[in-house]
Amino acid sequence: MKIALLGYGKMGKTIEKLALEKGHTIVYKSTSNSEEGEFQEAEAVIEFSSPEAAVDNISKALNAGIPVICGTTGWLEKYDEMVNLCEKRNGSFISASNFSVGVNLFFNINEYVAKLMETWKDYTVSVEEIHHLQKKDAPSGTAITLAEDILKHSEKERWKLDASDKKFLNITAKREEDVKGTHIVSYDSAIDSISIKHEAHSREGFALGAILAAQWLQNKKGVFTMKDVLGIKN
Ligand SMILES: NC(=O)c1ccc[n+]([C@@H]2O[C@H](COP(=O)([O-])OP(=O)(O)OC[C@H]3O[C@@H](n4cnc5c(N)ncnc54)[C@H](O)[C@@H]3O)[C@@H](O)[C@H]2O)c1
Ligand SMILES: O=C(O)C1=N[C@H](C(=O)O)CCC1
Repeated sequence: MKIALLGYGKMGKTIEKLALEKGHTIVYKSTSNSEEGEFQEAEAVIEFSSPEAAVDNISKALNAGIPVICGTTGWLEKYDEMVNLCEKRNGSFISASNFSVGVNLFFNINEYVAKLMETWKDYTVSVEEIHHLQKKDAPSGTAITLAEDILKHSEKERWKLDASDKKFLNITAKREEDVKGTHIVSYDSAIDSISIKHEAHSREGFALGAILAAQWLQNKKGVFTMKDVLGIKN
């Protein structure tokens, strides 16, 4: 597969290393705005840039008719716009807050636990995420996905960063040196605590998932999720 990497930072470099090992070719890489047509020969655009850059990059790739795999977080208020553009262009698009297989399994575990805990009102649910010091967005995209899945089975109004009011689902975001990505969902009562945790040991899981998604998306049209790629059912 001929891959264009829009965003060539920690993730772009990890994807490049693993993609080359798997026999793919990197035909283009960028660390700033690209011009229309610059990555035209690519069979897949893998986009891991910044919250400010993602929409422009995705739009350029969809307008160029190239399948897009987007891992950038922090831009989701424009997600529907990108879905509409994909449909208009008859394109191919996958965006995921987290591409690792482990986290996508964790998403299902989280939803299962949320359903189970729905009737046990003595427990208060909360989400904690820990990432490296360079991370631009908070809370993480993964924490937002976890929170939205919990909210489907909760009376809480919505999630909120550092919420003290019980009507909100509290998310705590911590920044520590070199943490690749840790997510903990906790249910606390006066008597005890139950928690589930996912901890990434490296960025390879995210990168392998993005490459897998790019391969899976070849010759498909439409907007898909990582659950489609992995064949995970709710
Ligand atoms: N979905 C996932 O599985 C997953 C996993 C890890 C990181 N991420 C997300 O991916 C994004 C990138 O993470 P990172 O750790 O590689 O960040 P990073 O800061 O190391 O790299 C980002 C790169 O994007 C470049 N960039 C900025 N503007 C650009 C533009 N207009 N076009 C192309 N490149 C541009 C920067 O120069 C930098 O090289 C973040 O939003 C992060 O939250 C998602
Ligand atoms: O390093 C990051 O930045 C990560 N971002 C994603 C998120 O916001 O959830 C996935 C984990 C790593």
